[in-house]
Amino acid sequence: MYYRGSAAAVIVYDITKLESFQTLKKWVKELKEHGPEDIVVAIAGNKNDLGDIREVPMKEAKEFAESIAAIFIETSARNAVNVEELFQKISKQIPPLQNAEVESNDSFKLTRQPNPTTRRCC
Ligand SMILES: Nc1nc2c(ncn2[C@@H]2O[C@H](COP(=O)(O)OP(=O)(O)OP(=O)(O)O)[C@@H](O)[C@H]2O)c(=O)[nH]1
Repeated sequence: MYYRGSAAAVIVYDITKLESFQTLKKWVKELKEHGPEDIVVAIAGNKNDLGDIREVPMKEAKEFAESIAAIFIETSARNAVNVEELFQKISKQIPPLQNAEVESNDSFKLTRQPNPTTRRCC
């Protein structure tokens, strides 16, 4: 997981694999211990089109997410269900950058190069 300087992290588990949910908890611990303090965490229970072979109850996952103040949503990457909603929820929680942050964000403005024909020789 690469999270240095990240504003948000999406941790995905497979609702049909309990083991993936246990692994997710380890990633959450790692993030809380070493990640940015104000990072927005989103938990996505993927493959919710496979509800008939579900191993992770939605209630359990939702309660866990609430306990760590994370966004929670079940998705289906296969059926494109709730994927956009996931990113919308995240974008609503990321605070807008202050002007000072924008300027000191290792970024630079792209400006037009001076027209070479206007350059004068000394
Ligand atoms: N039914 C269903 N299958 C999915 C969904 N998302 C991914 N898959 C399938 O799950 C398999 C693994 O998908 P990957 O994108 O490789 O995910 P991964 O986390 O790298 O792999 P796994 O740990 O094996 O799940 C592929 O066969 C995908 O088609 C989903 O929402 N629903």
